[in-house]
Amino acid sequence: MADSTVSVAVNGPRKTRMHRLIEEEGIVLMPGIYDALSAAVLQSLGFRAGFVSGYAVSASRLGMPDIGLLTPPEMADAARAICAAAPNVAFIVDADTGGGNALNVQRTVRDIIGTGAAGLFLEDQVWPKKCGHMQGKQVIPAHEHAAKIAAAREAIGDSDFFLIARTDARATAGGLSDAIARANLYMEAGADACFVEAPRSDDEMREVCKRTNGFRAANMLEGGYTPLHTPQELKELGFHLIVHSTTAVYASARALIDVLKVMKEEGTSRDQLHKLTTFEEFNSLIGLKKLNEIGARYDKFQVPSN
Ligand SMILES: C[C@](O)(C(=O)O)[C@H](CC(=O)O)C(=O)O
Ligand SMILES: [Mg+2]
Repeated sequence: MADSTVSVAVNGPRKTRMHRLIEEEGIVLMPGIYDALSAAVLQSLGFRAGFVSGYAVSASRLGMPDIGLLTPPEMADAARAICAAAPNVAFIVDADTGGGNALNVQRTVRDIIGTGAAGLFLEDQVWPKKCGHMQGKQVIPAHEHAAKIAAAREAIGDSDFFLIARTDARATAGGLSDAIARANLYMEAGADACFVEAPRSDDEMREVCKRTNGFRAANMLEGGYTPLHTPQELKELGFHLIVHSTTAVYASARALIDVLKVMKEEGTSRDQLHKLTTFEEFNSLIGLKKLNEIGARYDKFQVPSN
């Protein structure tokens, strides 16, 4: 039977930024964000970690659903802007399937390490993948994904970077027990944590925690298969990382729809100012004051005379 306690020993004494966050916080809450602005909001509110969601980046960058249309270089580009906008936040990037075989995975991993991110998710779906909570998912053979995890681990080398292996097998014929067996296989292949996507009840979540090794991630998708829980409840169940992948992008869409709908009807924003950030608040969010101070240093710059 699998050891249900936290076991970093599975992967040797490696300790990354994410390992330290888990140690300090017990469970790490990672809201999903999708661009530099949403990352800046996250940082301004004091979040220490965040998730660069494939679902949300596909929606915000392409205006398209999470069905395998977003490419790895587009994701790395989004991640680079996000990490630059919120350097105090440790970001886990959704690398989907890694773009192909072991060699593609290694290239993707190196690219994402180069963005300044703290780790990534790598999943075992057949490409083109689908959002974990959509119908019709398929998975590649377990040993093939284990090879991709091993390839990712090798590409990480000594980098301060955390590898989360995701399995989507719960939705396929093998069901929960195949998903659990895969999670453990991927941990043996070198993952730092596992993520069994879309368990359908508290009992299934308990089963995942009881029977998988190492650190575990949970995804709280509003309107998805998995029951929504607080960090404390998820911690008690046995999870260590929480992804809230769609909350921010759904909140943004709601706000935009509500405000612009009224604007379409009334032709002005005059009566909706309470729904907007103020000019000052927004400029401060994206660092205007600090940038002006830096700029002013160079306005007064004089070449020292000898
Ligand atoms: C976590 C996820 O991979 C993401 O892209 O954010 C998605 C989002 C979601 O549907 O919650 C997924 O679960 O596939
Ligand atoms: Mg995704």
